Amino acid sequence: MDRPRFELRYSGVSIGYQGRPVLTGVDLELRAGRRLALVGPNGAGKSTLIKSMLGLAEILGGTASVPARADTGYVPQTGALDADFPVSVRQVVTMGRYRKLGWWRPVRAADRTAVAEALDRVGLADRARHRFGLLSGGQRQRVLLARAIVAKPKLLLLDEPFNGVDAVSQEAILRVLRELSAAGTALVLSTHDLGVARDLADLVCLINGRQHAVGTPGETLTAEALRRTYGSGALDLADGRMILVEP
Ligand SMILES: Nc1ncnc2c1ncn2[C@@H]1O[C@H](COP(=O)(O)OP(=O)(O)OP(=O)(O)O)[C@@H](O)[C@H]1O
Repeated sequence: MDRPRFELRYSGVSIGYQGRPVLTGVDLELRAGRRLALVGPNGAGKSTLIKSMLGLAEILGGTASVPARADTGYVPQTGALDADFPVSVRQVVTMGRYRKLGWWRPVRAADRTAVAEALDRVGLADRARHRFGLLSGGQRQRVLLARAIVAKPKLLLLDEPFNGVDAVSQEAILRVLRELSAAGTALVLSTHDLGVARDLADLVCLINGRQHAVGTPGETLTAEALRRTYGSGALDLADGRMILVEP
């Protein structure tokens, strides 16, 4: 039997919580191997859009097709996992195997191999026995990336993956994301960093309560579209460049 094709498609979608919309007018289509950046100010609805792809925020209108949860990896915002929790790096990454395979069965050799490969991929093979909470913020983020990719997802969601991450970890994460994308994994990441959006994404969605624009970085990361999305948070510099100032 043919495997179902990858599909991520939103058409006129409203998303919210307890029946109340916080993001409207979302029209998106993402193919296998493509990289989508969600850009917008604080409270714009970036996390909400990502959560809707996990079934954690309500689709209140329109139509949305998303891959199965078992085919979706998720890197939450840093801080979403309690750093004091006494678990090893290897245990955190092993958790990523259970969604696909079920928590009731024992860890097998194939799981151990996959965990070792995922840690190697993010450059932390030598930290497997270390306590997760004692790593640096950037290293923790790389462990969470390993946890998200250890079950080989078709879609990888990353919520502000570079927040509080040093340059070395950012480069390591970007390298892994490019490799995954080249191998066919679709990526969705939220970011405040227009440079990251421009360099990594092939599709950018500007949102702030509603979708303001979607298209290539060249089509969307324009002064006019950013001004529309960010309002007074977008400041023109005298030399023609623009900076974004969060309230
Ligand atoms: N669980 C929830 N229940 C009700 N409202 C929520 C919930 N989570 C988020 N919101 C609201 O939805 C809106 C969008 O929030 P969201 O976290 O998606 O924005 P964001 O663009 O990711 O912001 P940031 O850049 O600050 O992370 C905000 O007004 C927020 O208060």
